[in-house]
Amino acid sequence: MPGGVVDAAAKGVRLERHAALLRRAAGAKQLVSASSQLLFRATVLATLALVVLFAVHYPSMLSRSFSLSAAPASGASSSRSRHSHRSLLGSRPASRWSAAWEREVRRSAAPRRDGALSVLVTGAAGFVGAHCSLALRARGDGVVGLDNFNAYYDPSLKRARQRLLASRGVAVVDGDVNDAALLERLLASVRFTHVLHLAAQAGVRHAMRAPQAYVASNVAGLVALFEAAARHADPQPAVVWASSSSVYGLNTQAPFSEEHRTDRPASLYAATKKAGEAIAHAYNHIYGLSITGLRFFTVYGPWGRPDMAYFSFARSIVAGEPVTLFRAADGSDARRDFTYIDDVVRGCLGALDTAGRSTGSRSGRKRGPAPLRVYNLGNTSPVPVTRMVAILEKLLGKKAIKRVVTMPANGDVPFTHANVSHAARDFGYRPATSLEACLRHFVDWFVRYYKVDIRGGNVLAGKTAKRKSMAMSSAS
Ligand SMILES: O=C(O)[C@H]1O[C@H](OP(=O)(O)OP(=O)(O)OC[C@H]2O[C@@H](n3ccc(=O)[nH]c3=O)[C@H](O)[C@@H]2O)[C@H](O)[C@@H](O)[C@@H]1O
Repeated sequence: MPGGVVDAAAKGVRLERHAALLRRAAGAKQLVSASSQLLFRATVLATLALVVLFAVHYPSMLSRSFSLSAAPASGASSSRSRHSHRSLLGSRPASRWSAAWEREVRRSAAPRRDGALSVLVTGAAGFVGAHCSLALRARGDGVVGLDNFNAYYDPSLKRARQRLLASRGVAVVDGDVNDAALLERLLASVRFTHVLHLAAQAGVRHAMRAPQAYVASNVAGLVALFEAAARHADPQPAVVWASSSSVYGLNTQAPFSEEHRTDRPASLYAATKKAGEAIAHAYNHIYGLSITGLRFFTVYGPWGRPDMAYFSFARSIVAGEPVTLFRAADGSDARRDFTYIDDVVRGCLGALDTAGRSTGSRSGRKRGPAPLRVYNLGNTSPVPVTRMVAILEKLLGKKAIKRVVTMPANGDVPFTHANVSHAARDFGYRPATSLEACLRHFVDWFVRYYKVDIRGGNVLAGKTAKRKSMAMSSAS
């Protein structure tokens, strides 16, 4: 064969071999791709099967990671949330509350001695709520707190109170009293003997700026609480709740007695508290709920409310800012029956201890009349607001810059003065404190908490004090 022909034939054979090789490689590639697709599908199916199995066996773990949070607060959003927490199968609703949440609530509610109470304290991260929770816990009662941590005043102070309570073993659930599902759940989880209902929209003058907040908390919230206690708890707890000295409104008889008129409130705040007392009457009458209303008189002390005058004045004095003093229309100084927190705590615990039983049942039938009570918790010795400022000046070692104005028509009343004989008779309430001695306790706490440095009569506000005090509400 001529050389060129031989070369061409050899080339043809090589090309054919190469083509065959390429065909084999393509076949193998197809095989690999088909099997990897199969593997991928099998993995997806297996994962789905695992998720379904997990959802069936551990629905609560899918609903919420552990926290005592019970948000959302409103009824509408809470029912939305309940639906969104169904298990993946959709065959049974998953709980909004995990098993760990429930365990923590039960642990906190457990009494530590025979005959002790188990108390749900609403507004537990508030001023009076935090103090009462600590006192109940200290004597061995079980306590669960509930608070919505709203921003009416610096929520970081409420969080600090919550940390203090946690350090003493009291859990505070993050939630709102208007969240009916949450209240029902709490009352289903624990057989509370008592509810101390202190959650409210406080502040007399602020009511002109945010009227609806007062209706939502002090009227709707109170109804939600009474509904839950009367119709969703078995047995029904006794309820002790915070009314206010402001219900005396334009009453001029002094000292204020529970028998005096309370049908002339001077502010919307007072009107919502008065409405609460009427609502309490209805729930006691229909459902046999034991209800005690406590009319607090301008409560002050450590861990207090930054919107109240004694607290905001201390802040202003430290910051070198003016304080505005309201003078009654007749030219006299406004006076308040300032009541120290320890006395109020003793009054609250006395009211809980003597509340008597509710007589109703979940079915709505009552077995007889239940106690319905109302008490003043005041100090019985009114002090001019100007005197309160003078005491603060002395304790802080710095003069206030005073601006005196005639009391604006904003719901304020010129004086309060409590007659506490009913509370003394029924649970031995005897306030025994002077404003001078006890404002000292407040100032001691205030300078520590805000790191205010008082030296040689001078007030040196440190960085922390400035930052924190700027965050305080100026609602007064
Ligand atoms: O006892 C009560 O029923 C009420 O006590 C306080 O209300 P109030 O007595 O008005 O307490 P502050 O806001 O601390 O005012 C105390 C006094 O300081 C006066 N004041 C307040 C603010 C201000 O800038 N200047 C001023 O002179 C007021 O007129 C009042 O006489 C609480 O804020 C209410 O939540 C509570 O229900």
